[in-house]
Amino acid sequence: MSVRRVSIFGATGSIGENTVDLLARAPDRFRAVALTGGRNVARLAQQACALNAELAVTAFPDLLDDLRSALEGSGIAAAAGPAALLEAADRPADLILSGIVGAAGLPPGLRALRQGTTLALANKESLVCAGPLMMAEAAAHGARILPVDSEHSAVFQALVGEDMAAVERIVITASGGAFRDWPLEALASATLAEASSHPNWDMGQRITIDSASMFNKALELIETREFFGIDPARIETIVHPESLIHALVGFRDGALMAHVGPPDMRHAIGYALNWPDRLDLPVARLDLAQVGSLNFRAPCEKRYPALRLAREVMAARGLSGAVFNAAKERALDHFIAGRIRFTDMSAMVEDVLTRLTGDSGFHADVTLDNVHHADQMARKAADGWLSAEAS
Ligand SMILES: NC(=O)C1=CN([C@@H]2O[C@H](COP(=O)(O)OP(=O)(O)OC[C@H]3O[C@@H](n4cnc5c(N)ncnc54)[C@H](OP(=O)(O)O)[C@@H]3O)[C@@H](O)[C@H]2O)C=CC1
Ligand SMILES: CC(=O)[C@@H](O)[C@H](O)COP(=O)(O)O
Ligand SMILES: [Mn+2]
Repeated sequence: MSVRRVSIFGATGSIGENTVDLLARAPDRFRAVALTGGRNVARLAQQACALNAELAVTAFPDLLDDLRSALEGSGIAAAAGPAALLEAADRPADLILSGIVGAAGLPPGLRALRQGTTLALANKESLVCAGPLMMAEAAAHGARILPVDSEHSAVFQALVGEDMAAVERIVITASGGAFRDWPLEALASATLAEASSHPNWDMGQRITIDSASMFNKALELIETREFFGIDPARIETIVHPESLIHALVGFRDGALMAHVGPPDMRHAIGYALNWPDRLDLPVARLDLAQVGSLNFRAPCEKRYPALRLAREVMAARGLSGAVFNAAKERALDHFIAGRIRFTDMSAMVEDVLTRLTGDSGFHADVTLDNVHHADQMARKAADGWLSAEAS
């Protein structure tokens, strides 16, 4: 089997650590090219040394000296800043796995596609902000995007050998998050610590809080539309508290194909790393007798207003995804900083969407510049909501 040259963007995060683990377990299969991270340069240097990578890059220029010191004597090159991230994406690789969090993942992901490199994408925000652009660039440069988000990997696997024309619906599951059984009136006083604890998955803090508010599922509805090109009316979400079924695909003959497995991202990451092969992965095997039963319930619209907002965004198209994502990122910043309540996040995002929908730029083409502009406008509008509430 040939060796695969792999770069990991966002190596120091939860997705990144799982990817590093898989590469470290299979040195005959994978060769690390570039690893990138953010502020945790000590960990980035350790990972780069452990995998004997060619290059380590931090997104933050002020940390270049720290990264250089941590890599001293290793022979591994160090670089920093947004331009260095793009250069890392230019470096020849068979696959780039992107586990960067947020809209910051868009420019390097797009650059990878423009090089014709296969992009294994956990960074769902880039598809939400710029799905049409990402898909068009992939097609123009003969690059492939492989889904890493667990639901989208599940759908992708259920579609192997199938014709999209035979697909009636796609159902993505949702754990329901930390507050799925809380009384509705208690949500406003949910604390950061409570929101940062996921019932089933071990993930970064931001996506964990987004699971509690279902902004994560909202992003995933849009991600599904962009990735599989399916009419939003055919995309459903269902609360499945066990997180063992990740997604289901319904076909025109009534068959419903489910992807089932334990909540361990190394499955979806490993599937993308090895695609189209299936190789051994260190994930637990399900004991169905032990599982016993699986539960499902319809998502409550009052508990999860983010789902309704995602439907509105899918109907509006254009730059609405970029606005939605940026407003959500800013709302999350404010919640994490203790400036707003848990339930204020959806109110803030809805207000930004309502205010910017009337803006003429909202319906402009989905180019990188326009997405960046819409993103900045939305962040400013979100901050404006906060100032208005405070006064
Ligand atoms: N965690 C999971 O299991 C899943 C995650 N995803 C998606 O994958 C992505 C990553 O999630 P997760 O791993 O949980 O996130 P983490 O917060 O754990 O990791 C984020 C990574 O991005 C880096 N980073 C932060 N800011 C920037 C920036 N401005 N520019 C470049 N890099 C940056 C971080 O660096 P540092 O830490 O060094 O500052 C870190 O390496 C998200 O899009 C998420 O929605 C999807 C499915 C499952
Ligand atoms: C593992 C993964 O793909 C996450 O996006 C997961 O879906 C989060 O769980 P929720 O179903 O609670 O959003
Ligand atoms: Mn997911």
